[in-house]
Amino acid sequence: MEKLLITGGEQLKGEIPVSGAKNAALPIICATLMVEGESILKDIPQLRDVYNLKEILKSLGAKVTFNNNEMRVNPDTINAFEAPYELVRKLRASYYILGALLPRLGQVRCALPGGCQIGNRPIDLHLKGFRALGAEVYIDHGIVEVKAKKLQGNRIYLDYPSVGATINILLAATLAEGQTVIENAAREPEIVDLANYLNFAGARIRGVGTDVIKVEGVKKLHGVEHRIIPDRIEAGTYMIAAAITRGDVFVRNVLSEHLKSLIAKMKEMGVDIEEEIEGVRVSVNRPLKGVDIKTLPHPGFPTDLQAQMMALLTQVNGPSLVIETVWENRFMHVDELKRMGADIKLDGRAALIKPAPLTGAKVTATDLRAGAALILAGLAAQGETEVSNIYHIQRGYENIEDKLRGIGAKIKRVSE
Ligand SMILES: CC(=O)N[C@H]1[C@@H](OP(=O)(O)OP(=O)(O)OC[C@H]2O[C@@H](n3ccc(=O)[nH]c3=O)[C@H](O)[C@@H]2O)O[C@H](CO)[C@@H](O)[C@@H]1O
Ligand SMILES: C=C(OP(=O)(O)O)C(=O)O
Repeated sequence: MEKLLITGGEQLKGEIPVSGAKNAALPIICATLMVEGESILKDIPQLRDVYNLKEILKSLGAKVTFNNNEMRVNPDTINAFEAPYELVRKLRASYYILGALLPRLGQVRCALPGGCQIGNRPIDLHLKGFRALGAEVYIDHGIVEVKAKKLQGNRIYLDYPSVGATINILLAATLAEGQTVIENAAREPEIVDLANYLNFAGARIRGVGTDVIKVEGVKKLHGVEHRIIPDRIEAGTYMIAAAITRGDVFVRNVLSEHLKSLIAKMKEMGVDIEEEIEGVRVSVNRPLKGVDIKTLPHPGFPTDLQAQMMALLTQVNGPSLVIETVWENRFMHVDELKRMGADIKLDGRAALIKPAPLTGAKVTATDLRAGAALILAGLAAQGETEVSNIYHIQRGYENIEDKLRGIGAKIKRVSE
């Protein structure tokens, strides 16, 4: 088992690059299964989730290569309609093969997926969408089976703007007959990136990025080349790393329009942020103050940055209140931050954070972003922090320790 050792107290300075977005790459890799011929995807991050998804595609019979952040997929040789449980349980996004393969094969089976244990993660809205398009859905012994002789477009209202449900329905609707309208759709930038890929490939999708998505079904798609958008959550994590160490860092390859809510909150705290075309410069030139945060679907404050922001809020002047509205169990980092000296009180979905000095400790990454928060806390803590269970972090951050070392962090990966 590997762990990370961090010696805190270094002010981070310099430039740090951001990789392609995990949560855009994963659905787009699945969408390549819908096209005829080869797709070439650029800026695919080298992550555990991506490697596992690549194996799922290969197990279905697709031809896949992945070198130097470029993935090539040719699905013309697909000869299976069921993804293996052992791989599916390792990542959330594996269930996008349902929406991608249903119109192509008329039948697809997939185990209930894995992903971070941050709450009860139902898929009722995905299934409601498939049924509305005319599919039959069965769940038996933990396997979801979706069948349809023909998919027919429909009007689908999502009770919650679920990212995953919006994506799965969008995928299936792209090759359905007639028009589909998804109302109360999620507006995350990763969905826009997916729709851009599909539209280049011949789909007819309008309205992505708003809460009403309209899809005119097409008969077939063709392989194209596509570059994945930068990972806004990785970028936000490095922006917070700059602030928590009172550093001065240029975070390269950032679309700052994807991070408006984080930038507004960091500015409210007193952090200096300059938005440039290639990225954002983050520096701290005055004492920082506490702020209140409520996580919400995009364009609200992202739940995937809540844990990292909480680490920063332990290191400012004055109290802060964080309310998590998206996931009911996304405060697992709190106990670990407390081991490091943080003063945090939890009440249901609210966390009250008061400033307190952090000291290095042995802590466990309970999920992906909790792990990132512990690295950030370690960078600001006095002494050495040891983060275990780092496989969670490797699901979502490409070369995080090399990148942080590049801006002066004392961090290394060691085997236990
Ligand atoms: C691979 C990926 O992109 N993961 C992201 C995606 O997860 P994911 O797509 O799983 O998140 P959703 O937007 O679907 O879930 C948000 C909320 O909707 C609920 N819900 C969801 C589906 C459903 O059928 N029924 C239902 O009730 C969930 O329990 C949760 O409370 O968006 C989340 C919210 O921004 C992020 O934290 C995850 O990083
Ligand atoms: C929760 C996350 O991922 P997943 O949905 O893949 O578990 C995340 O990226 O923060």
